[in-house]
Amino acid sequence: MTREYTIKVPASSANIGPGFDVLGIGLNLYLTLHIKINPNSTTKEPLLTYTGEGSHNVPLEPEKNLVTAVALYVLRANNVSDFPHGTQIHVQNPIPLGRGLGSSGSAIVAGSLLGNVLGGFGFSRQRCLDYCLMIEKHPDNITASMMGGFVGSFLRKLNDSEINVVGLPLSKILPQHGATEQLPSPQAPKDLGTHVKYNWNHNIKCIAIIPQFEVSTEKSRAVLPANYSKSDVIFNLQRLAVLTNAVGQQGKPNSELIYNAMQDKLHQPYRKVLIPGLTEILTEFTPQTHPGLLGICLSGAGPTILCLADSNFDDISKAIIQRFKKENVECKWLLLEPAYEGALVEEGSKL
Ligand SMILES: Nc1ncnc2c1ncn2[C@@H]1O[C@H](COP(=O)(O)OP(=O)(O)O)[C@@H](O)[C@H]1O
Ligand SMILES: N[C@@H](CCOP(=O)(O)O)C(=O)O
Repeated sequence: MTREYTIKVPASSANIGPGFDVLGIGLNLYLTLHIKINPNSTTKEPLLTYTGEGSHNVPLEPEKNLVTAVALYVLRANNVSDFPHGTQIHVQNPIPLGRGLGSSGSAIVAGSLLGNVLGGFGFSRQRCLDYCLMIEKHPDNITASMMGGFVGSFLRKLNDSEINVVGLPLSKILPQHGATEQLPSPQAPKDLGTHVKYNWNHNIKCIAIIPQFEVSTEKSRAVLPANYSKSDVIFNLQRLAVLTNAVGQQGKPNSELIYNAMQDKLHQPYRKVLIPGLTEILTEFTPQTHPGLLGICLSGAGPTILCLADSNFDDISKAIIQRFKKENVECKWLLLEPAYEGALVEEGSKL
C-alpha cells in the first residue's frame, strides 16, 4: 500500500545574544517535506524535487542533498542500505540559506525524521536528535528546530569511544556521492543532547532582518578565538541566566532587562568582520531609540539580525533596513514567532 507523510521543521534563531551554542528559538517558518512511497514501483532511485529558497543551487542527487544524505545516514546506521523503492520526496523551503536562520539545522532535522519514517524505526524525537548531533555537533539550532519553543541545550559528557564517534568528520558519517564502496555508517550514541524549554511571553515577537548575502556558519565560526578571558565568560553567563527567565515573565515585557540581558562578548564582536555595520546596529538600536524593541542580536552565525519586540514591528524593521543600506546591504524582513511545537510528522501528503 502507498504510504504518504508530511514532515514540517521550523527554522531557528540560535544564541539570542549571550547563549552561544546554547540557546535557540524554533521559528514559525517551516521547511516542509511531502513524501510518497509506492512499494509496487520498480524505481530504485528516489525522486527528489525542490521548490523555494536554494532551488537554483541545492543538489538533487540523494547522496549530495543534505536532507536525503542525512536520511540515508540514519537508514544505513540502522542496517537499511537504501531508500525504499518508489520513494518520492518534494521539499518546500522558505528558509533562506546561509543567513543564520538555521536552514542547515532544519534540513538535518528533516533528514533524520525522513530516515526514521522511511525505515519505519519508530524512533522518538530525542533519538532522532542524536543523529542530528552527529552531523551538526552544536545542539542549539537543531534542538530548537526539533523540539520547538525557546530552548537551552547541551551535549552530554562522552566517554572515550563516544568522543571518537561523535568527533568523526562528516566525510566518515554521511554517504559519499559516487564512492565505489561506502564506509559503514557509525551508530549515534544514545541521548547525546539534553534540553529544557523555557517559558515565553507570547506578546514577544521575533523580527528577522535578513541581509541579501550569505555567511556560511563554518566561516562565521572560523573567526572566533580559541580561548576567552574569564571576565568575558562571566559577562555572558550572568546575562544568559537572567535572559532565560526575563523573556518568560508574563505581562508587559521588561525591555530594559531583556535588552541588557541580550548583550554578548563571545561571538558577536568577532563576527563584525563578516557583517558590515553589525556592531553599530547592535549598539544604535535600543528600547529608548525605538519603542517596542526589547532586545537585538545576531541570529545564529549571521548575517540576519534578530529583534525581540512587542510593538512597532514595521518601524523597527524599516529603520534597521535603512541603516544596513548605508553599508550598501539590501535586506528583507519577516515577522515571526516561536514555533512552540517543534518538528511534526503527519500521515498524508500533498504529492
Ligand atoms: N533545505 C535544504 N536542502 C539542502 N541543503 C540545504 C538546505 N538548507 C540548507 N542547506 C545546506 O546548508 C547550507 C547553509 O548552511 P549554513 O552555512 O549552516 O547556514 P544556515 O545559517 O542557513 O544554517 C547551504 O548552503 C546548503 O548547503
Ligand atoms: N551557535 C551556532 C549557531 C549557528 O546557527 P545557524 O543558524 O547560523 O546555522 C553559531 O553561532 O555558530
